[in-house]
Amino acid sequence: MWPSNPPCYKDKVGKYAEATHVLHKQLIEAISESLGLEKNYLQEQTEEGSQVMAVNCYPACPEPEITLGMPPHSDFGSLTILLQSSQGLQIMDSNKNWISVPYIEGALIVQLGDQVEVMSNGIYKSVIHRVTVNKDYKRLSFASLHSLPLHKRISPAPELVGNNAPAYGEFSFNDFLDYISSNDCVQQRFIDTLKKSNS
Ligand SMILES: O=C(O)CCC(=O)C(=O)O
Ligand SMILES: [Fe+2]
Repeated sequence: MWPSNPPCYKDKVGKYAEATHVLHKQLIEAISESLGLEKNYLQEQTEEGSQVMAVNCYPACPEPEITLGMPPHSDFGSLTILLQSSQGLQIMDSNKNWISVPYIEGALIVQLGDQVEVMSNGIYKSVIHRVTVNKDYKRLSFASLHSLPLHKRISPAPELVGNNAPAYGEFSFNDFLDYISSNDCVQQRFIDTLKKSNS
C-alpha cells in the first residue's frame, strides 16, 4: 500500500525498503552466527515475515522538558533499521540512564527487538528507547520495522537453552497484538510477561 503523493514516494521509499530488507537479512545472519547458531537459523524464522515502514514526524514543541515524542518502549519485531533527521532518540543503558543517540548524517541505527531477545534466550536484550522533542524544529524518523509472520510461534533457540528451562515462554505476533489492545504497555512491556522467574 503506497500513498499517491508525493509521486516519487513509491519509487524512492520502495528502493529504500528493498535495501533495508537485504540489510536486515545480512544482520540477522551475523547475529545468528554470533550466537553460535547456523547462519540461516534466525533468517529461516523471519523469512515470511513482515516489513513496515513507519514515518514519524515530531513537530517543534514549546515545552520539550515536559513532553516526549514517543514514550519508553522496545520494538516488538526482530530488528528495526532507523534513519533520523536530527538528534532525539534516547536509549536506556544497563543502569537505567537515558543516553542520546548522536545524529550522524546518513547513518542508520539498528535496534534489536523483542523477538531476537526471546530467540536468543536473553543473550541479547531488546533496547528500551524513547524520543525527545525540541523547541526549534520538527524532527523526522524513518523506521523500517521487521517482524516474524503473524501466526508463527516464537521461542528460544533449543541450542541456546540446553538442558535448562527456557528463559521465555513461547508467543506469536497475534499474542502481542492482543496484549497491546488490552494493556497499558508503558507500565509493563509484553516481553516482561514472557520472562520465566528463573531468568
Ligand atoms: O523516532 C525515532 O527515533 C524512533 C521511533 C521509534 O521508536 C519507533 O518507530 O518505534
Ligand atoms: Fe521504537
